[in-house]
Amino acid sequence: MTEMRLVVVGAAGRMGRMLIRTIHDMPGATLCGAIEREGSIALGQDAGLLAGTGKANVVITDDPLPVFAKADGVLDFTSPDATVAFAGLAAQARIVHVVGTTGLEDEHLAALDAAARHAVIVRSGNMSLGVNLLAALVRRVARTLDEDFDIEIVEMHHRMKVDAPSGTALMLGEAAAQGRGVSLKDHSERGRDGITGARKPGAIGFASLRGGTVVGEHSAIFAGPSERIVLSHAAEDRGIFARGAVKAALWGKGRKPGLYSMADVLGLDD
Ligand SMILES: NC(=O)C1=CN([C@@H]2O[C@H](COP(=O)(O)OP(=O)(O)OC[C@H]3O[C@@H](n4cnc5c(N)ncnc54)[C@H](OP(=O)(O)O)[C@@H]3O)[C@@H](O)[C@H]2O)C=CC1
Ligand SMILES: O=C(O)C1=N[C@H](C(=O)O)C[C@H](O)C1
Repeated sequence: MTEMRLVVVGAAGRMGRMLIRTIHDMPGATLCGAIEREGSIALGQDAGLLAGTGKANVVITDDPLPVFAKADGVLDFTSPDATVAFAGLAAQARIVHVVGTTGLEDEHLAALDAAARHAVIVRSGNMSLGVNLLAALVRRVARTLDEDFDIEIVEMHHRMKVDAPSGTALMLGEAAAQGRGVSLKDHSERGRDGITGARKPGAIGFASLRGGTVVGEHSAIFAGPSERIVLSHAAEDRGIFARGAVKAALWGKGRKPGLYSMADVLGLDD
């Protein structure tokens, strides 16, 4: 069987380099392109040498269109505006677009919905098996417990992370809201500071910590009268996200256009 040809955008980033190493190590996929933004010092370098896998004969460029035209899929862990631009190009080229970028606002999500009419998009705030299982567990527990149990989502990430709450925290909050049969938008409590008043019944709270080199830690806390359930996940290596992303690309090849999630890829929807 021919290998799936993948492009990594944001190739010099933390996830970009990890994706290049993962494609190198995983069967079924091959690196055919690497993109960085205009002006990046990585332009012109060999992607494999940059990521530490040895020469890949793939030169990092800032011109995605000709690269996408020769690819089957693109792995995108960049920034919200860049992801929207890449979605347009991926749809034009009819290739699978795996989106790991977080911090997407409603306008970015609407643009991805539009692009998914023409191409397969797999998007998840967390591509790891463990976190997607955790989300299913959170949904399940939230379905059982009533508003006597306050739900709080706590996350910690490295000092370089630019968005909060994390994409994963929002995903877990969404799972909790689904379990409760409510909309997250109407129940979320973020950024508490000062005299906030007592907690609203039924609120889903978020707290974000930043520091050091923490890859990603998430807990969903169900705090009830005299007892507390805590469901947690700790990411120890970015390889878990990268392996999930390559798996998503392989899964998406040949599927009909649409917006899919990691739960679809992993068969976790209940
Ligand atoms: N869903 C998941 O499982 C995971 C999601 N993430 C998310 O992935 C994203 C990236 O994370 P991380 O790798 O740590 O961040 P980095 O900042 O290390 O990497 C992002 C890379 O994308 C580049 N980039 C930005 N805009 C463009 C553009 N227009 N064209 C080409 N390249 C561009 C950046 O370049 P420059 O530095 O010049 O801006 C940078 O090299 C974040 O949103 C993060 O939350 C991270 C881990 C797992
Ligand atoms: O920026 C990161 O590093 C991560 N981002 C994702 C998120 O926002 O949840 C996934 C993971 O936690 C690492």
